[in-house]
Amino acid sequence: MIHLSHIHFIRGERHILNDVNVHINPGEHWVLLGRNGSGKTTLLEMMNGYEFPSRGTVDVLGNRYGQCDVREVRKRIGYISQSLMEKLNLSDPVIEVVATGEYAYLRFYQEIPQEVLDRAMAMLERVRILHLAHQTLGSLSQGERKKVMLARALMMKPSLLVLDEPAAGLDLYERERFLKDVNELSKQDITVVYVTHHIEEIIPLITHVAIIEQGELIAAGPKKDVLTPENIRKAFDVDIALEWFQDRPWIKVLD
Ligand SMILES: Nc1ncnc2c1ncn2[C@@H]1O[C@H](COP(=O)(O)OP(=O)(O)OP(=O)(O)O)[C@@H](O)[C@H]1O
Repeated sequence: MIHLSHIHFIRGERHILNDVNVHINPGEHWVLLGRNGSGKTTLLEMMNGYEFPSRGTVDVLGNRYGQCDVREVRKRIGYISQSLMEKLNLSDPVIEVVATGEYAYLRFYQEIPQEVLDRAMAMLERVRILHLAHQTLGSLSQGERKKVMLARALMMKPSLLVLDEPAAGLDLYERERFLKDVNELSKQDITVVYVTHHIEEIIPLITHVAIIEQGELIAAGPKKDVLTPENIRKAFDVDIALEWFQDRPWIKVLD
């Protein structure tokens, strides 16, 4: 499904990624966990073909980057990131913002086909914000905007959904509502790759975790094997105790 093999990413004097290996198989859903600046977004950009490694190979959905048309592969990848959010127009109605996901456009300059609008409405219903369809994007709360992004990404029926810190800036209520919608993706044939700094965002949907620190993988594999206090201390330099509750990890910071 996704194979990042012996990835090095060097810019100037800096070795930003150092021999990173991540192999994501069908049916798995991964979290990439790590501190600010550890290299998580750079890895996502490689999965999307926006960055290329200095050394190593990237295979996504059966295509080796450098030997395929990346734009065709991207049509099968939904991407939710703050930088995409910033490109959307706050004065556009929510229904149009979602409908643009069908073509990966940022805006429509012609009439939107009725069948596309109908699908956009169905996506809004799925994330429980159908009642907001005709409001402008700018009038929505941060949590509602994240749901719009999710509905938009699902429009093109992606095989892979990449989420870069989607819950950043959400309060507890909004975060949990958003995570509930992400968790329901388990009912669909979509592989999820989710980047975060926050261990409590590792919802039951997630099967595997990769922890990255200063461009190197500390651990990667099934979540319960990887999320140990030792690995978390290595990544975040904080001593913690970890408890599983309702298939989610919760941490307590120790003195
Ligand atoms: N094209 C580039 N040229 C130079 N430096 C880069 C480039 N891309 C990333 N970096 C640097 O590599 C490091 C890793 O960046 P990256 O955005 O991948 O980290 P991150 O783990 O996603 O961080 P955060 O959690 O803060 O978003 C950062 O120090 C960043 O400045």
